[in-house]
Order: sequence, then structure tokens, then C-alpha cells
Amino acid sequence: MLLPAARPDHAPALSVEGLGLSRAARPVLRGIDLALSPGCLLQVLGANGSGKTSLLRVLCGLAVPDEGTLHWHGRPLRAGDPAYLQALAYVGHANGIDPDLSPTENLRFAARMAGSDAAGAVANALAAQALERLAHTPVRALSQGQRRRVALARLSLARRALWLLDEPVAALDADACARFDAQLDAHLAAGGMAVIATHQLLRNGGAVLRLEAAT
Ligand SMILES: Nc1ncnc2c1ncn2[C@@H]1O[C@H](COP(=O)(O)OP(=O)(O)OP(=O)(O)O)[C@@H](O)[C@H]1O
Repeated sequence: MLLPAARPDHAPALSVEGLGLSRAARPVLRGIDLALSPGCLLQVLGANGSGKTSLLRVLCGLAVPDEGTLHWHGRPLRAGDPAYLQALAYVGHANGIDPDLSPTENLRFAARMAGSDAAGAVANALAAQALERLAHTPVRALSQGQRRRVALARLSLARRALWLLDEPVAALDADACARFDAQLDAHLAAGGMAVIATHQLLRNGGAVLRLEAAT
């Protein structure tokens, strides 16, 4: 089944057909088809162990599927494709931020790595997550939700076409969830795409892929 995250007026930017992946000799993903057009969101739901993280790891190139094809703008995707890597942003379960640095220092580093050091970008990204008061506190002194907000702030620093996010709101309170909703809406409205693994349906809509836990 091809999921309707592709718009009829746009060729899909990302398309996946017949994807299969085994881990430790056990099938985890089988026969996954999906297509994603600019401005579209795909929410991936499923029980613990159903393969949500595994699917994101395949999509960001950290895991190689056993079967199936992936295309990016009509081109077959191979591991390490530089144009594809340049187009995506991945936020996994781990936040990928340095606990010894402050949110400001982490975001300055991320901005330099992304080649985007526009004046005010870091301050704006922090403000969008309501992190101003914690901007200079070492990350190790922040709560889990506050750390997650620092990780999500990185998404605002550089424009990436495809966000691959693993349970982005799991540790967030209601206000932070609302800020993430707005951040995601703005990304989609600007023509961005997102594949998001989540246990709770996000209010941003889009297509839903429900994974069944392998027996
Ligand atoms: N490093 C690994 N080695 C072997 N098997 C693994 C590994 N990581 C995950 N698995 C297996 O792959 C299956 C899918 O795991 P995955 O983490 O993708 O599920 P998930 O849907 O993201 O789960 P959760 O909701 O708990 O985050 C599980 O059966 C798990 O045991």
C-alpha cells in the first residue's frame, strides 16, 4: 500500500518500495511502501518494538535494508549520498548535545557545523523553545524535557528539507508540545517534509503508518 503522504500535484521527493529489514536474524520491517511530497508529514505509530526507530534509521542511512528500494527526487539512494545527507535532519532518542556546554554553546556549534551562522539565529532558535532563561546553564543541569527542547531548537538553525524525528515530544510538557506543533507547521508550510515516530498522534495531520510488532 502506498501511503497518501504524496500530493497528486507533486512528484514524491522520497519514495520507498518493498522495504524489509531484519535485526539479529529476526524480521523487523516487511513490505513497507511510502511516498512523501514537499509539505507533507508522515506519522509512524506502533507498539514498542514494532520497528519505528528501525525505519527512521533506514531512512537516515544508519541501517541498510535487506530488501526494497529508496529514491530521493527520483534517484536511487545509496548509503552516504551527500545530497540526501545535506537535505535531512535527524533527531533520535538521544539528543546529541554536549552536557558540558550550555544550550547557547551547543546551538552555536550546531550552527557552525550546518554552515549557518546568521546573526540572531541561535537566539531565535532558543526563544522559539522558550529557553532564554536557561540559555547559559550547562545542559547537564537541565531536565529531560528541557534537553529535548535544545535538541529540537537545532532544527530551526538550518533549513533541511526532510526531518526524521524519533518521539520528539515524549518528554515535553503541554506548552512545549504546542511550540513543537508550531515549529513543525512552519516547516511543512515552507515545503519541508517530516517522518515522525510517535506514540501519540500529533495534531499536525498528515498520513499515518501503523507498524505491527513482528511476532
Ligand atoms: N541493536 C539491535 N540489535 C538487534 N535487534 C534490535 C536492535 N535494536 C532493536 N532491535 C529489535 O528490533 C525491533 C524493533 O525495534 P525498534 O527500536 O525499531 O522499535 P520501536 O518501534 O522504535 O520501539 P519503541 O516504541 O520501544 O521505541 C525490536 O524487536 C528490537 O528488539
